[in-house]
Amino acid sequence: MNAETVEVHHVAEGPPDAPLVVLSGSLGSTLAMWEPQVAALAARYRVVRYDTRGHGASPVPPGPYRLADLGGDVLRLLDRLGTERAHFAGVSLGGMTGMWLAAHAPERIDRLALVCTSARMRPQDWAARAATVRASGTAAIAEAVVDRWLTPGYAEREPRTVRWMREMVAATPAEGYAGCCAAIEHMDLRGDLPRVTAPTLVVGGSADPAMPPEHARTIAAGIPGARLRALPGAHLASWECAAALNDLLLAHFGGTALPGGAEAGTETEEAP
Ligand SMILES: O=C(O)CC1=CCC(=O)O1
Repeated sequence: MNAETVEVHHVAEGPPDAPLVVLSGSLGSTLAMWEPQVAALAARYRVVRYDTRGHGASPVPPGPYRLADLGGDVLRLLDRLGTERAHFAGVSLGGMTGMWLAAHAPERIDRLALVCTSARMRPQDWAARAATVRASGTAAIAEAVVDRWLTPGYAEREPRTVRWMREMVAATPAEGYAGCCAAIEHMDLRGDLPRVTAPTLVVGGSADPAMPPEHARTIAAGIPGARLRALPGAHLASWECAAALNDLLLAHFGGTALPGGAEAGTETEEAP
């Protein structure tokens, strides 16, 4: 175990002896971003969601962080839970953590779901975002971040959700946020993808301005046998298209055919 790992804050719901599903969130979010998934998943699984280091109620060690740190925190969480293996779903930064885990600790990951995420992003963007946050705080970027999370129509219909999400981003410690920006800056998971043996579902948001659909296609093309789906949402398709994502996750973790009968590598659009 890496001595640099931290004990992340987590919440566990669902039957204690059911198979475990770990949920890992996006940059700037807390475990509350998984609210739309919990009831559906906890009917069949022990659902463990956690705050990424530097976020929510988890420790905020000095940055920069690396994906290995974020992945190590999850391995420590699994150890604390006394669990050898778990299913894992991650949105965005959470998906990056999931790819790292599946490639570097394959014996710990059962089935993997990667939502609105990327194997490689433009490093200079993340160095710049970390600098902004260190200079001006997370409140300075909260509005722009949430503009990418939701489609404009949904945001217009749900102003309270928009306000709550902005507050969540703005409440994220600058050091924690910037530390995670560095993990993305230095990330290149493309070479790891062929080593992933966990059955994998890749879900992109067809209106995701942060990680447009080609990011999902690259991941699905790199992971042997991965199944690819698109949802008509922006970066937080897990929120806006929750019912469709929940159906996909339940089918994937249950090892059954995906709704709509997609084959490996097939991309079909789900209803929101
Ligand atoms: O904040 C963004 O622009 C999108 C994003 C990248 C990693 C993550 O978790 O969210």
